[in-house]
Amino acid sequence: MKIAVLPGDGIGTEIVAEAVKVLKVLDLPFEMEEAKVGGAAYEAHGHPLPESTLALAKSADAILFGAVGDWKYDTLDRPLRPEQAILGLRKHLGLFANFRPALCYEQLTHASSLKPELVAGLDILIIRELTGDIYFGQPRGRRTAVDGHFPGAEEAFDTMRYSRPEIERIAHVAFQAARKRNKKVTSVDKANVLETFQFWKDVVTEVHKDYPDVELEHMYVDNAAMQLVRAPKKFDVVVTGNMFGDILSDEAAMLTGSIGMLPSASLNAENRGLYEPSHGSAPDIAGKGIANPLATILSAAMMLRFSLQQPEAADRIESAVRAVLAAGYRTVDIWSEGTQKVSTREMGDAVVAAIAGKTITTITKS
Ligand SMILES: NC(=O)c1ccc[n+]([C@@H]2O[C@H](COP(=O)([O-])OP(=O)(O)OC[C@H]3O[C@@H](n4cnc5c(N)ncnc54)[C@H](O)[C@@H]3O)[C@@H](O)[C@H]2O)c1
Ligand SMILES: CC(C)[C@H](C(=O)O)[C@@H](O)C(=O)O
Ligand SMILES: [Mg+2]
Repeated sequence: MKIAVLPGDGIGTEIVAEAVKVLKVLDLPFEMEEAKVGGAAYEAHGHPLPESTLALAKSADAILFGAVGDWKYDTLDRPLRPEQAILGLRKHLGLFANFRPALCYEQLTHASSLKPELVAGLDILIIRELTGDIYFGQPRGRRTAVDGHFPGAEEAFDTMRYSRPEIERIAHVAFQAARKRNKKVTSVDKANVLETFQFWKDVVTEVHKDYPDVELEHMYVDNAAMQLVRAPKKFDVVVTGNMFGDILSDEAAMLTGSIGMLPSASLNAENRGLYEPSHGSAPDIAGKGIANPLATILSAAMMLRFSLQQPEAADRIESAVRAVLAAGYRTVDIWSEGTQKVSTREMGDAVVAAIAGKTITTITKS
């Protein structure tokens, strides 16, 4: 079994180093091979997703990914920008189903920007379609407008589109996931305005006929954004398109206490997957050693469960994360009065120690 390790840019290298440390202490029979991706690969090879990195990703049983991007690449031609690496991996590997579980750990109810009672016990699953929508629709580009409000003006355009099979397969994923949870799916759309999302709503409704035991509700994306901060615990599984899912999952991250707590799994039809935190390369804190590595460590746990058939090892990681939080360890993004501020590396070390069965010093004030 082989894991491709792609740390990427910014805090990507710092947080992936901690997840790798955690995987190593589990002493499982797989090898890890690292490659450059994003801005780091552009610097070394002139391309954000070099052939060699793509080949490694394709040959591996699973991919552990950090994050890509930095402001300094924002003026490059689009195909050379770091973000094209993650988009390219998703597309080349057919990773259409993105699972972003938003779980509020008991110890972090006070780290959320919402009132504790709104997020205590929160456990929702956002399922984001990941290879379609306006992200990948063609045509796109710049041109001179021939109509619209300003004919003759320079304009830019993208294409939002979804085909029936693309919607059907993500709807099946959502209903099947809901069957293993609280049997409720909220399909988020903008059917009141966009034809793409009227079609989305129609197809999801048709697929639902195969799952009479699962409740389906439809919700417009603007309302969903509001309901997520009004009463987040009313959701179970949320299924939506690529762009709405991107935005709503960052919003949901704050329900868990921090964007640094939200892991993700991106799977293809064969259950092969790429595992990464939902956040980005955080150039504002990169190199400071303060990033929260838990979203990446929890993504590694998802990798063990979904792609590497090691559910017990995944459980061990998740229990260790609970143990270090219970013991009061906090990176700065989740710190609150009475807990101990630790660095990225100290947080990783604490998870490793908890897995190894060493006693974690409790540093929470009583
Ligand atoms: N999948 C990916 O690789 C991915 C995802 C999102 C953004 N990006 C890229 O990352 C770059 C920065 O984008 P952004 O600033 O909009 O989003 P971001 O997610 O990188 O950061 C947003 C904010 O959250 C904080 N943050 C993020 N992760 C954190 C962590 N683990 N611990 C503590 N704080 C954390 C950052 O410091 C920042 O203030 C851009 O180039 C963007 O394109 C990449
Ligand atoms: C970096 C970017 C392409 C990416 C996305 O929009 O999908 C990111 O925001 C994410 O959520 O993984
Ligand atoms: Mg995003």
